[in-house]
Amino acid sequence: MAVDWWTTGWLVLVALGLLWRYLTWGYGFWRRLGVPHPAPSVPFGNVADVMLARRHFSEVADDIYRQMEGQPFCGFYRVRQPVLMLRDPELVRTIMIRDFASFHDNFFHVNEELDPILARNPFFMKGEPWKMSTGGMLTGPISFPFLLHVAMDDAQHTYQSCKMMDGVEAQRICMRYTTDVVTTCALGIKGGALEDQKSEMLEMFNLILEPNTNSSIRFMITGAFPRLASLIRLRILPVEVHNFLYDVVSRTVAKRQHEGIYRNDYLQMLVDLKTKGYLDGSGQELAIFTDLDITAQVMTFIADGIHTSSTGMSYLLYELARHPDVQQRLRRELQEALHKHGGQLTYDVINDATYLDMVITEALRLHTPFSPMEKLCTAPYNLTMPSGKTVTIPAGTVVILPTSSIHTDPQYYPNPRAFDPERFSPDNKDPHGHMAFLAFGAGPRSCIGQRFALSQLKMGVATIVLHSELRPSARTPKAIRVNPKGLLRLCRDGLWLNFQPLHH
Ligand code: HEM
Repeated sequence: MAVDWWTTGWLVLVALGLLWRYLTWGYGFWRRLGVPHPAPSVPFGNVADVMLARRHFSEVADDIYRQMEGQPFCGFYRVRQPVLMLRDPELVRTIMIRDFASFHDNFFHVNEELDPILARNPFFMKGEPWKMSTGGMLTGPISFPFLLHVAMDDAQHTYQSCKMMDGVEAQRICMRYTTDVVTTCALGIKGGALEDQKSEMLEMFNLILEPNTNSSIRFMITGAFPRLASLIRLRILPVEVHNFLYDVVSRTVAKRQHEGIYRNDYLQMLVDLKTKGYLDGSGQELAIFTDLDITAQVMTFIADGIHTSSTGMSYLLYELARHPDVQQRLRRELQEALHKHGGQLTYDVINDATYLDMVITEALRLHTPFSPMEKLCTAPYNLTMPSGKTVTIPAGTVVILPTSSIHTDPQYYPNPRAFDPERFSPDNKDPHGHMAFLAFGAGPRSCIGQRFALSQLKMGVATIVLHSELRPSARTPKAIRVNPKGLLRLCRDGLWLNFQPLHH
């Protein structure tokens, strides 16, 4: 059959035109609304480096944040999806607190049928189910003396392993520490992460928590193309992790129920809930509380509690190694508090350590573990431009809160790249700095593990600083490059430090 080159040429041109139309479809969204935005390019909009796994989303968002200086908000495109970025911390707080009713959902999408454990995590829940969720229980049952006991034990192990090695990777040490604290508090069983570096528990958590190409692709597809993800039945939690967790939890629950074992931990509270159908003192009855619900609660603790805290803790150790004066002052404060309270590292010692509070807050500001936050606008919302013009953001728009960019904006934190705990001293009344601190979010959906996180961070850091001196090693990075894979802002090159045992 003779080839009609003329017709073929036209068909190719039409196909290319349609493809171009598809790829650029929607790129007029911000222009039509009159919202300032950087020019998008085909095919990735403004996030090519994220899609090609060259940079972390927070770094690309930071470029846009700086490019749009002077604007309280701006738009950009994630591939073809229009995304609104709020640049003004006051506006951020307004939508997280006062106008929460229009922004109560996080953007991330999880398919309940495919990922029943993750779908029960309050972070991924939306609308009514979120309001009815039992996530608030997380902070309830953990008594400080119990945490203290575990943390002391584990921090001692951390110290021992540090003593044995010259130059250790702080992210790994801290991850093993928080894994042990969290698994002991959540499940009442030791993960053995510190003692046995190949603990099965740690390996399983690494499959979901460690940045890797597999999980970042799963997250990216479910985030950017939720319908496609459902169509190809893409799950976020690997099936082996689901089975492992479900198996560990249901076996432990059965053992406790059959043998009448009682422990003062989070799992016990969940077992009681399953047995009685209500939570003491809550006056609230639960319909059905299954082993899957219990696994999901435990998983929430693990997924949201281990890596966030270990990331914050490792960056703090890194800054202490680079700032011997700050480290020395912190050690002196802790030694004095120890002396005052009879030589035992207790809740009172930690409570008396104001400077410890300041250094932790400063580390979380400078190296915010989780950023940006992503919310969904659930009802049309009016925003006012600097010109006085009002624009209406339609329901369904994704809204980005670039916490790490706000935290390093000289407008709110002068000399923002410097590690300076004085910013958070009780005498420092700088209204901008404190208002702009958003490491745990704000409002009804802020981090429910904040108290727990700070407690485990304080115990871990205090024990290390009291027993060893932190110093930079030849491999300590001078500047931080964020690992492009994964949700959290981990250091790509590793936080290598030396731990020198102190002789008392
Ligand atoms: C330094 C450690 C931590 C940091 C920096 C951190 C940060 C955050 C942030 C920024 C959010 C989102 C807030 C928002 O959207 O407004 C969040 C939510 C959450 N965090 Fe944390 N977190 C930490 C530790 C923990 C721990 C230890 C747990 C559990 C034990 C936990 C459990 C949660 C949960 C369940 C949510 C979802 C709350 C909801 O949407 O209702 N976090 N966290």
